[in-house]
Amino acid sequence: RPTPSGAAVPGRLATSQGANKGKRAVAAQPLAASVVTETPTPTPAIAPAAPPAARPPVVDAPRRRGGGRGAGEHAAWKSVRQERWEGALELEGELPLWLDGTYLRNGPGLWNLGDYGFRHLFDGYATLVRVSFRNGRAVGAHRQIESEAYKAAREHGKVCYREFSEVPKSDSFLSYVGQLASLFSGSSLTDNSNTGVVRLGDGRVLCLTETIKGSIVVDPDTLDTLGKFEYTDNLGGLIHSAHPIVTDTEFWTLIPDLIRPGYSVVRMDAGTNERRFVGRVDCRGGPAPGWVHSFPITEHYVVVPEMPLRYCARNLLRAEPTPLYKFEWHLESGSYMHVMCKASGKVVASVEVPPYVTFHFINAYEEVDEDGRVTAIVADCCEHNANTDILDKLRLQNLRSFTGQDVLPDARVGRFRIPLDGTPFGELEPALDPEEHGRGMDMCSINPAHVGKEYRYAYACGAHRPCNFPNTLTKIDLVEKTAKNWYEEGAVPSEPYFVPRPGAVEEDDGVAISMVSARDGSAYALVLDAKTFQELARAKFPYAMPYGLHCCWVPRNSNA
Ligand SMILES: CC(=O)/C=C/C=C(C)/C=C/C1=C(C)CCCC1(C)C
Ligand SMILES: CC(/C=C/C=O)=C\C=C\C=O
Ligand SMILES: [Fe+2]
Repeated sequence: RPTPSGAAVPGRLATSQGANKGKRAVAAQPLAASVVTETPTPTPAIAPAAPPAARPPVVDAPRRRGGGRGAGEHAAWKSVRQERWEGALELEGELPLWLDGTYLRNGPGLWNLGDYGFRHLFDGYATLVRVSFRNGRAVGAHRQIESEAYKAAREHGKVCYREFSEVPKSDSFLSYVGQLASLFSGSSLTDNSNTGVVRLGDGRVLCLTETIKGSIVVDPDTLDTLGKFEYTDNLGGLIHSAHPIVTDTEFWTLIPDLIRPGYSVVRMDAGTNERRFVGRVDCRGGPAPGWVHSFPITEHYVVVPEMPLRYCARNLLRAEPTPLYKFEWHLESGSYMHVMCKASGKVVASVEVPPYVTFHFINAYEEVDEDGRVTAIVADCCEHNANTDILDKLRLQNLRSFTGQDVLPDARVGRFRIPLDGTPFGELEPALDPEEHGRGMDMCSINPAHVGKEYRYAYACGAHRPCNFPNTLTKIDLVEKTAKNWYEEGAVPSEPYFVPRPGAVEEDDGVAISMVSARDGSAYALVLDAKTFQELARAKFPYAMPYGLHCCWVPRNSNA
């Protein structure tokens, strides 16, 4: 296979010229006193509850099942070694002086209870990572989110709530019946908010997962869990999209209806806790709504995807996971894209599209004709070629057993075109040749000023093959249809999160920040110049950091 232009090549910087030029090692500043210091004494992954002051740091012990911190396994898939830490980070390279604020990254960083290992990447208890930048220096921290699910697991040493694939083991038939009853009320569902972290327009920082009860407010400075985000409306629902669209003034999300297949589109004003019903989309296929991990919006419309990977109420009730966990593949049900007018709540288009599988929409925008009339919606996503295998590839056993085989399924930037003229079909095509990014594509970000609007650049994780997981960072140019790639051998980078330079005019004027779990067991926050995609600096944690998912940026004094 020919090497695509701009494709990743081994070495620290794939497309670098004079990559190390200007790099200075700022090792001088010793690590500041940790909030919780490390201990050499191994304790179980989750120790029984102790008074907060006396609680020992959490360290993994070898386990009977599920793999773990054993030699040979990549640090990205090992549980975080203690509950919390804070300290100055050793710097290599130069941070832009304008970079003034806090990068937060959420993710499932703890996959063990004592020697019991979880099954799936998405099961882990939430670990929040912080890197605060100021005056060219960086301070790092991480801390477990104190969800009810995490606290109960720590107290009882076992899974007590229904996670993505793990369910509490019932001791008796009666307790199983009790669990089923509690499932309908939602009380047995997890609140382990291990997926996203968003800064609301009013400054509150929220960690999220797919269960509504897993909306948890955190302090971005201390990483303290401040409590549940209580929705004060009576819209109900047990699950929602893991990725609301958040702007300075609003919060949009989707609430799937598993009983009468469809979705409620809801909106919440910044500064309130009250979601308001905007409209409903009825599913066109069955038997249940398609999984809506995310969705996009445009300036005037909300795009509601209905993919053949659908929620499955029966699988929710099962004690053991099915191959597709809480979901089912219904190719026969068709695949659709719906468009709702934000102002009226009316569905203005509902088209059938080719089958697709996506976790993450990248963005959407309105296509207008020369008279300024909106003729179509363009919506881009990280699309897994309508193949659900990716869910299985994210089982920890698969992630931990890379043998050099190229087993990561192909993915692409899937571009939907949804006509608004009543045509019953929409299009789905790759937005660029997937070889540009090694046929890996997920965990994306864009310049937030372009959300819902025309845009040119997306940042994501791509692939340098052979691999079993996305292992590059890629900057996609949707106009030139090219990609610039960053690759370092053995590194597992998380979502490259775009942070704009204050006052920037150009779309790619800023940096992309990614937390990287390196092969040697170290971890660092990598700061790339978003324009050139060259490394500016890396801020090194003094210990390994597991893989994590989504991020947000809290500018300094943003609440002042
Ligand atoms: C991390 C990620 O991308 C997805 C996480 C998804 C989760 C935690 C889903 C959890 C669920 C339950 C605990 C029960 C209800 C169904 C479902 C939304 C899959
Ligand atoms: C990490 C991931 C997919 C990688 C595949 O290429 C998906 C994560 C989804 C949750 O946020
Ligand atoms: Fe996600």
